[in-house]
Amino acid sequence: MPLPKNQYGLLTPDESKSPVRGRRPYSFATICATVDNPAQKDQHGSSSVPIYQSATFKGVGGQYDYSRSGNPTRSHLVHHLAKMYSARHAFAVSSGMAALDVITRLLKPGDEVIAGDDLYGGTNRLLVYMQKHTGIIVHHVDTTVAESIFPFLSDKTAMVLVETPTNPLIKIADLPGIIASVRDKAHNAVVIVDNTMMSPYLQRPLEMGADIVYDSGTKYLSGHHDLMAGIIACNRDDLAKEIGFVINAVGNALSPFDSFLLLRGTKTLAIRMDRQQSSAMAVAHYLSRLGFTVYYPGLVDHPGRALHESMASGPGAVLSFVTDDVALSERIVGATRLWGISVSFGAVNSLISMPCVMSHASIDPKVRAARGLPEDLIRLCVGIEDAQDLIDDLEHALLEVGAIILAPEGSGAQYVRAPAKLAVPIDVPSPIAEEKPIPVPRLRETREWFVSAPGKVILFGEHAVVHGVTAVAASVDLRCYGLTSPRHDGKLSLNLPDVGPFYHEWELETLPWDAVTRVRVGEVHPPALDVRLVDAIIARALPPNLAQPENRRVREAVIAFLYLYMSLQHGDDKPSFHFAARSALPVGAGLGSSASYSTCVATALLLLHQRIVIPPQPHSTEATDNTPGHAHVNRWAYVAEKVLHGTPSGVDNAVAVYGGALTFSKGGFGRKAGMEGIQGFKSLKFLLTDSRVPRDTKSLVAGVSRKKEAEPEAVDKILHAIQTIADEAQRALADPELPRDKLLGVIAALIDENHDYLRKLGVSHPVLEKIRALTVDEPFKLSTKLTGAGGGGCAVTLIPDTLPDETLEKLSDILRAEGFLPYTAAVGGSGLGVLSPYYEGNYTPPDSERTGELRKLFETTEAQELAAWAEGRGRWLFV
Ligand SMILES: Nc1ncnc2c1ncn2[C@@H]1O[C@H](COP(=O)(O)OP(=O)(O)OP(=O)(O)O)[C@@H](O)[C@H]1O
Ligand SMILES: C[C@@](O)(CCO)CC(=O)[O-]
Repeated sequence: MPLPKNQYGLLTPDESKSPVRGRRPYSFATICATVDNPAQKDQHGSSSVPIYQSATFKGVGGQYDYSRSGNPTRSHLVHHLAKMYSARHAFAVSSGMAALDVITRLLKPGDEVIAGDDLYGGTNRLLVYMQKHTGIIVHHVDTTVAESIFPFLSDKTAMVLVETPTNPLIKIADLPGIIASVRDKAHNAVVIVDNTMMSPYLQRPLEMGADIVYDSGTKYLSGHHDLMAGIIACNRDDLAKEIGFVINAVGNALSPFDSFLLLRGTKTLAIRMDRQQSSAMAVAHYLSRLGFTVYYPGLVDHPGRALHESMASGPGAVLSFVTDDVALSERIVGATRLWGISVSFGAVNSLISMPCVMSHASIDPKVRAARGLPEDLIRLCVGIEDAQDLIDDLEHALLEVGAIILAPEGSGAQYVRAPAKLAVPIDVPSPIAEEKPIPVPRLRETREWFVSAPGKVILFGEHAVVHGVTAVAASVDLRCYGLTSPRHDGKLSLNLPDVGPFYHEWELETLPWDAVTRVRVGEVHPPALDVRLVDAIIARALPPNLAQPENRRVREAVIAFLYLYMSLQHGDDKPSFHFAARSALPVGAGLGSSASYSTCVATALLLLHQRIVIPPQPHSTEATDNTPGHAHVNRWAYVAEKVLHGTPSGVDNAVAVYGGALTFSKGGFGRKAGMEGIQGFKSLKFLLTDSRVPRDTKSLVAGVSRKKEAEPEAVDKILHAIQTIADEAQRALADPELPRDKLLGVIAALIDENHDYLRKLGVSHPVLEKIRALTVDEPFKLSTKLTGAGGGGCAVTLIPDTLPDETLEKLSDILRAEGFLPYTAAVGGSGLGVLSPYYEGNYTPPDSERTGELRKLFETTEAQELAAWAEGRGRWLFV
């Protein structure tokens, strides 16, 4: 018999006493927010229920004697919960599983239990244990198909355990239907409902006739993931008596402090749930529009939607979706930043998880498969953050791992789900014959493009970052520049004065096109380099003199350029143009010259192949439409870095593209893949000292990998230690309370420590030790470490604010006298820049008499003058 709603709700003023009109009963949100127990008034009238943090109570015959049996804070809580659940009795225990444990103690050997087949993993684990140890019999059925329980209903059935919506497949069970058939066919059975997914705000099964409802209070009721609790609610006095007995006997009632916290959480349940639910709806629509199969009862195509709406007042805030690829799902989960990877749900923070490897891992994989639980399922538990931020973060992750791609032009959508074959790394290039480039009608690009990108200084985590440790890095105000000039003779030419001299022209048709696997518009480059193309470029496109070892720098720069040019080519047009790169950065010195070169090449080629556009923004110097474009550039700069570096971590190109200061991780050491901006970095002052000892990053990185293979334990220890250093640095930089002198002290100490570990990794060099020794000496007492790949290259010294200019000058003189090249560098400036093509006079009009003028000046200006000269060319759009 359904009970009237809110039987135990707040008293509503008596209609007859109202001079005007009667008042309607208070709604749920009001009940949540109003903790009021007329039978238990506080002696001081406190507005918040106090914590009676006492195990015992004095006196004889009082209401309380021992907190296991009763506690005033807990009494307030359960009184409040009873109102929320429309229940005569409510109990609070130490966790949701403790609640189920209490309930299952009502069972006797031989009793039969019917339970759902898409249950929370912990519920399943307890039932398996009980089957073994207490002799109960469990039948798992699909409770979302009401008829499936009929064959198992009999007088031996003691319990029917239902969850709706199910977790994580979000299937819907017909509670009133199940209750009616249990009443009809299993007279001794009680119907138990796990209501955690909905909370009493959205669904109150006791009102539908269920016997017992339990809830993990850890989830929505508490809402903040700062406590564990389980709630049991029922109307039957006999059941309540037994439940109360068990709780007292086993001693798992909720502690006073947790009762207080939970009571506090319940007050905001309605408002939290409203927000979480509306954001969940937005996320579900977003994923569904992209083409993913989404499980959420708020979507019109959810098969159980009407049934759910008949029982509950909202779809909740948990949804799941599949990608059809376990590895891809894992990458998506790892690539989000705002969504915390965690089991559980219901908190104000959004969470993402893969149930099969997390919350449901305790279910045997075979059983999971038999129950139709997809291994690639991703569960999203939506919190109260801004919905658009959540969607943006998800979108970044989906793009980053290649789960979505740019939608075809004219489709009206920005992105669509990537075809299945794109979602897996393609190691074997597909045969040319299968290539069907999308013909994109376009005019030939005849503009000159002038682009630039900064170098970087790594403060913590170089080398270790390649193996998954977090790096802390920032841009430096030394840049690489790239200029494209149109040609009309079917040729491609390249000029690299700073690593050459090198100039070469190719007849476009003679490039090894038969070896290329083009990356179509909207697709992403597979994780591995196309070795066939690299080999073909080396064998058939490089001028013979580049084979000589002393031309290594040029050779790699040319291969990277041709590799990108050919992979990006699409449609019928092969743009004919000249490209020149200039560096104001020392090349091969650890300041990320390869990443800034890669970024310039990627940007220029993406513009020429018309894969990114610079929208007209006459009043802004910020390239506001930068997010997808810059992510695109970053991905291709990373491809070029792979040609130059072998196995780059991606930190250098990330800094070159996005600029500023950031932490970067590929994922590992308990940290998620991704990057995060650091605010406080820009105020730090550094001295960079170029040792002028040349080295190359590729072989140094390879050396560390060899060491890791040879001495895995020792290197692993070092990597862990460097991760701790990066974490401490990140914490210190983000701490607004930390006084400036303390911050500099922490950073200085971490610099020394990090250098020590780099030395142990074998990437220091006597010149770097010498620079360190000179800077640490009296009167300087400064902290210095190698930066970048080491083995020569640059050292970075932290300059405290208090160091007088004369002292710094003195140090610079000493370093210069030793043959080193010191310079102070501003850090944290702009990333990728493009000279705006939209300003009159800034730009060479195509094929005008000025053509060639810019190119000539660009290629001949002195490296030290480049920055000022480039600045004077017009208005730069920066990230
Ligand atoms: N201006 C440029 N023109 C052509 N190629 C360049 C230019 N700048 C850098 N490169 C390419 O990048 C390579 C330098 O990369 P390397 O990784 O060894 O040094 P780095 O990037 O300066 O240092 P680190 O990677 O330690 O920060 C050069 O060998 C060359 O192939
Ligand atoms: C040595 C290294 O960590 C930094 C090079 O600037 C390599 C990389 O991260 O790719």
